[in-house]
Amino acid sequence: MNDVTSEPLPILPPRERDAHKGDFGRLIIVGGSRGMAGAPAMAGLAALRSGAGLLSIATPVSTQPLVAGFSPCFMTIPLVEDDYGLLDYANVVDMLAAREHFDVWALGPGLGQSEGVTELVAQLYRDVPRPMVVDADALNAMSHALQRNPQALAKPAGPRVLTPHPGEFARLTGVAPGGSLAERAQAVGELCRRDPSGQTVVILKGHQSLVGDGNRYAVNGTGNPGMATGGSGDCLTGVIAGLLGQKLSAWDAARLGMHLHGLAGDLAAKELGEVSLIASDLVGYLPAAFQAR
Ligand SMILES: NC(=O)C1=CN([C@@H]2O[C@H](COP(=O)(O)OP(=O)(O)OC[C@H]3O[C@@H](n4cnc5c(N)ncnc54)[C@H](O)[C@@H]3O)[C@@H](O)[C@H]2O)[C@@H](O)CC1
Ligand SMILES: Nc1ncnc2c1ncn2[C@@H]1O[C@H](COP(=O)(O)OP(=O)(O)O)[C@@H](O)[C@H]1O
Ligand SMILES: [Mg+2]
Repeated sequence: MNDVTSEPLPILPPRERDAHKGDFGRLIIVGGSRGMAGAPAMAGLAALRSGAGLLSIATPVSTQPLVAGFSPCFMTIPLVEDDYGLLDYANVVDMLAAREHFDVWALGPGLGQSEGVTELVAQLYRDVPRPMVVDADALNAMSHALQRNPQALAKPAGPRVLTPHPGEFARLTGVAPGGSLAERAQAVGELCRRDPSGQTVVILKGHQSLVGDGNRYAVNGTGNPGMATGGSGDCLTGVIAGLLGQKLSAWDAARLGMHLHGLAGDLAAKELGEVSLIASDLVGYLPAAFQAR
């Protein structure tokens, strides 16, 4: 199977002297819940370090101040929550009203699981006409949505990049973790083809992460087991969203995002001299990973 670099990786164009932040994407991350404020924050830091122009994080009211505290660059949007700090149905209308305002959406990091989350995610997935990264609890929400409506992944209003780890992939597809590269590629292709409009790209994460779009496949050659730590996947979500904001296609943003994310992990491991690292180290090495090698 080809490496993600077999097909030339996209090069981000030089920035015009008169560039402004609107040129590099207005991103929104929908994530966070009580006890999981870090996930959307790590995704947000990774998105900004990947070049995003503007970033808002929509998160339940009780989590909003915690998320905002991670970076002065974060703008935050409060979401109505239920008694457990999880999203309420009430958010669906407001968030759908925002569907034209943001250039790129990323759903799921730390979002938690509830009826309100499933309802919100399923409608945003279907109706937002912009590129969207779907990760973590948004993938779990789509697993629940598929039980009610087997067409929940079909014909979204815009390009989708799904980023399941093997556990989330198993919930979405029933395909257990493990299997050969070819078996995993086949299962990824089948998941992509649940969307006959051909707008869905899937990254199956872990050792030998692979990306597919239903016709093409590629395996990622960067990364290391030091990245097997909470928050690494949240970072990848932010990197891909940041690249989508700079007008890369879903396929190219996925390939370049995987490559750079793993490269940052390799730089961090090398610098720290140890395989195990924490996700905040990984975020710190993203700018270095973006330097032309
Ligand atoms: N600091 C934070 O706020 C963090 C929040 N997180 C959030 O926590 C929520 C739950 O996500 P988690 O992924 O932690 O929990 P999940 O329960 O969704 O997945 C963990 C399970 O998936 C399976 N799995 C994962 N990777 C695998 C692999 N490579 N091979 C085989 N099995 C594998 C294992 O059974 C593992 O126990 C998400 O919303 C996520 O964004 C996590 O990202 C961790 C950090
Ligand atoms: N052994 C490994 N080798 C290379 N990359 C890994 C390894 N383990 C995990 N990763 C990477 O780290 C990230 C883990 O994602 P995920 O499990 O969603 O983390 P979290 O949800 O805790 O942020 C993925 O991008 C995965 O490819
Ligand atoms: Mg994850």
